[in-house]
Amino acid sequence: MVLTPSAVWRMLRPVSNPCRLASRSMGHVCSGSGGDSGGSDEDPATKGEKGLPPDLVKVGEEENPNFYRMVEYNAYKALNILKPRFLASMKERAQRSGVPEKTQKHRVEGIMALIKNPTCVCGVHFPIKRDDGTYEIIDAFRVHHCNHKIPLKGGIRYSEEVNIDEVKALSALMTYKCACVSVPYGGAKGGVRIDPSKYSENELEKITRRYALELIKKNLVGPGIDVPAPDVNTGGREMSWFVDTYMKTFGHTNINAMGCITGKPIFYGGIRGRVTATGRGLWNASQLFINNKDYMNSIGCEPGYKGKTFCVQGFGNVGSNAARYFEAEGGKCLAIAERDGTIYNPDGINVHDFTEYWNKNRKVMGYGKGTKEMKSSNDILYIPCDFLMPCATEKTIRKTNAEKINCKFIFEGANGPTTPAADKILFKKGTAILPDILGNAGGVTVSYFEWLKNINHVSYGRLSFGYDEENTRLLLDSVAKSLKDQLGKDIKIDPSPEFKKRLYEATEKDIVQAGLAYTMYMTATELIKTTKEFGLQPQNLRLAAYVSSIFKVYKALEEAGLTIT
Ligand SMILES: NC(=O)C1=CN([C@@H]2O[C@H](COP(=O)(O)OP(=O)(O)OC[C@H]3O[C@@H](n4cnc5c(N)ncnc54)[C@H](O)[C@@H]3O)[C@@H](O)[C@H]2O)C=CC1
Ligand SMILES: O=C(O)CCC(=O)C(=O)O
Repeated sequence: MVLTPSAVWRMLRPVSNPCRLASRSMGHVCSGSGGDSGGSDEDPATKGEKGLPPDLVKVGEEENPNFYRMVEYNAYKALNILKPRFLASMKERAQRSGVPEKTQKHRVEGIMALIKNPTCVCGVHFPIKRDDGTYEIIDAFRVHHCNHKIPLKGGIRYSEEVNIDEVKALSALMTYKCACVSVPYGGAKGGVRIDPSKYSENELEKITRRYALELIKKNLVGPGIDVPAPDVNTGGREMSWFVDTYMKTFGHTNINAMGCITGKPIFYGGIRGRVTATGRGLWNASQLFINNKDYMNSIGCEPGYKGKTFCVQGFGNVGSNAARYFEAEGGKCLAIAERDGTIYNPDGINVHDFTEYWNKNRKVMGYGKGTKEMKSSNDILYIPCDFLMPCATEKTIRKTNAEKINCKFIFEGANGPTTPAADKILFKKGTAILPDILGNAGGVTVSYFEWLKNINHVSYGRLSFGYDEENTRLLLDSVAKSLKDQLGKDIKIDPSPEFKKRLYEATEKDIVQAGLAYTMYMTATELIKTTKEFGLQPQNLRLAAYVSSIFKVYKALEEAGLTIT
């Protein structure tokens, strides 16, 4: 039977204490003996900082920290919190295996050091011939962060701001994100340093195909090696060029070649529901918190979306879809920010109507309809609202603007939008933050479904829809017969219109969206459980997410071993 997100949600909604759901977990919830389970006298705002190397402590104070170090700071805080547990588990192993405790300690530290650095950093520089006959050298990167699981996974970004540090940081975020939502991949990321608006379609195709070839030559991509996907300024078109290049070269004998990249168009190996997956996933994850009275009260908020106001920074793939879903739930969009500025209307902006304007004009300025215009994209951060959704780029919320942010809950659609210093300020103000590694994990979750579809060579529901339909009919007949046997009269069992729709009209998209909703709800539930288990404040979801992710990455490495010899 196909479960739609609303069905999953109905299953989950009556549970007032979501922790109870966590007994049914998708991954390994941190548990075990030993270690700090909270109750220490550490300042909750800096929990996990004690014992960090001084240079990382500094990262926690900086206005504009190095992006990679920023991710490392978050990961190391979680490692610090988990270290006593890891040592206790090693001690148990030592007792079983007879390996001395000192060696076990080295092993814990070895694993921690391994998580710290990317396993492979690749920069390529290649020429393309532009339409006007001139030549240009393009800089591009691919980073493999942690290969505790294969393949590795992460999008490809086209932007003038791309640099190796950014790609490294984004690859590390992918490791933690995949672990957070229990998607069995290591983390990777790619970037090409171009402003795509300055190139023709023909030039972009050349760049994409050549970038693909450079990675293929080095054996850095493939369905079982590393599987890229869309990110900023890339989408189905670029994914098609990439997979086509793979299939016509190295992958021409590989039956699974289609699985070398995800985010492909539907008619070229893609999956229904990937385009909207990241924004939809952000909304799915938000539901568990926003509809939970206990949680919302704990951050000084009433539950529910109806009448709540929200603001969105970045109206691309993630932001536009997230805004649409929040509005459909009854939320009121107060403001939208893009590169050219911010528009604001206290009476609300109709997201559907704005989308039509945006699709034609690619700017917020000039939309009119009673909106007030503000020059800077960051002006949106100061508008009082219930929910703020940074969905543009990294480090938009910083030490200098965090104090002026006036919202209850931040939902991170972008990767790395909040610096550690800003995090601490917001924590002290009691603002909850749904962190990127859960908030935008809907994209990689549905990419995972696409990859599974590709390597299984069958679409979701193809084998089961007919069978499920037949089973359900038999079940209804059987219920009718039992009733007749017992009551002695015919009772017509009439499926409700909703049930009939599910039975006869289910599509691949229904399965994908139900799988996405399930993943996000289960992970959100796991994080609430983690906050309680480690004595974290309810709003400290980032630390909970890192603790939960790093526990899983660590456990995989611990089981597998670290070195070949
Ligand atoms: N596309 C996906 O499936 C996923 C994307 N993400 C992250 O979400 C963020 C957005 O990605 P997409 O929506 O895919 O990219 P996109 O290219 O579709 O949209 C990004 C939008 O943000 C705008 N923007 C850029 N800088 C801005 C600024 N300073 N202020 C306001 N607007 C600005 C751009 O003009 C563009 O409209 C990125 O951080 C990306 O890494 C994360 C997970 C998956
Ligand atoms: O869909 C994917 O595989 C990765 C998307 C991505 O780049 C991200 O989550 O940041």
